Amino acid sequence: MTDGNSVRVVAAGDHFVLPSLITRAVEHEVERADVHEVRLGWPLEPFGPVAEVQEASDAEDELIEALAGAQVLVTQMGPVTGKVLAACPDLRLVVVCRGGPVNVNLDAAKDHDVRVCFAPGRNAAATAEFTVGMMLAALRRIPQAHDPLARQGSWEGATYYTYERSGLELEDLPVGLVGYGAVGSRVARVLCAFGARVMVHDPYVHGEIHGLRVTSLDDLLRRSQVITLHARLTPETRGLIGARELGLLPSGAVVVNVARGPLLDEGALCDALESGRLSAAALDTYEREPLPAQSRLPGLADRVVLTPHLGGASRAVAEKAARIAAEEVGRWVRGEPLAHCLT
Ligand SMILES: NC(=O)c1ccc[n+]([C@@H]2O[C@H](COP(=O)([O-])OP(=O)(O)OC[C@H]3O[C@@H](n4cnc5c(N)ncnc54)[C@H](O)[C@@H]3O)[C@@H](O)[C@H]2O)c1
Ligand SMILES: O=C(O)[C@H](O)COP(=O)(O)O
Repeated sequence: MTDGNSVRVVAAGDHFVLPSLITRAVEHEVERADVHEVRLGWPLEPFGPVAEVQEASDAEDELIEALAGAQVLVTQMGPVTGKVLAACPDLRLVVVCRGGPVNVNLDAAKDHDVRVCFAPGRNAAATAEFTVGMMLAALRRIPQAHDPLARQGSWEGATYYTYERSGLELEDLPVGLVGYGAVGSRVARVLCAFGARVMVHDPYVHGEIHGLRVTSLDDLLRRSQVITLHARLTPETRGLIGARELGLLPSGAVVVNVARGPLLDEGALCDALESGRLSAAALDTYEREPLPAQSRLPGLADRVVLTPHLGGASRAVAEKAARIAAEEVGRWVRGEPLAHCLT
């Protein structure tokens, strides 16, 4: 909470959650009409605190310079290091426009009595929509059909208009979701609308959810023609889907991973695609990012749909992130409990 009538905020630069979005959202939130008492008479002047927002680069030295005298930093990707925290004694609140404040040195923040907040849930809808798009692309081989026509004008309809090469439809297809959190539950809803037979494995979700079958991982793998991964990456889930698990899938199954690369053993996946045991994979996330030059995946272009970790990127996500961050700044300014705070 600020003592004076104005709070100095630095909106640190990023190409996605633009500083200008943060500035607008913070000004709007801090100077909210319902927070202000308005003096009678003319001109109307805000009575409550005013946000002075400065946009800055998130390069360490420039950030330190911009933070001189500032109480609040809103940032997305830039590292908030021990050096930054030590050099900015006025700083009291850092809000990270991400699912977790992974770019903040939390120990240093605690040492310097700085609260650290983040913005969960901002990209669940974007990621769920993207997942379903990837699934449809893999099931109907859309990129493989698109490439020759769009790049060379080559009409290869006959290639895919055969029984063997034609794709699968979601209606009536058994689809297994590994993880039923913010993204997984949204994917389930959309798949149900397509008429897919959706099953869920999530050890932290029990009983029946929305009429869906909740089952063990092995049972889900044996029954699913498509699996889609939506667990968080934790020590428990690292390598969750390896050669043994892929071997439980029915022949010709499809694997979708728009969650985190290390959930899945990429080598085992490539083996299964090369042998023809799996018919396709749609991946947005990888064991190593960017994809290393020696990766086998691009060599499997006929069977894979690959995107460079884009699932959580939509314009609405950037706008929601700025809004969630600004709401946290507003709570702090008003001395209310913070909603998503780790320190
Ligand atoms: N590709 C992208 O750009 C992108 C964007 C957003 C999120 N993600 C990733 O998508 C995943 C889901 O995100 P979310 O926001 O839904 O997370 P979330 O925390 O809301 O949900 C994760 C779910 O995984 C479950 N889980 C934990 N251990 C499990 C296990 N052993 N087996 C199965 N389920 C398990 C949890 O109970 C929880 O319900 C995360 O890995 C996240 O990092 C990727
Ligand atoms: O993959 C994701 O979760 C997002 O694209 C970015 O991750 P973040 O929530 O850690 O910013």
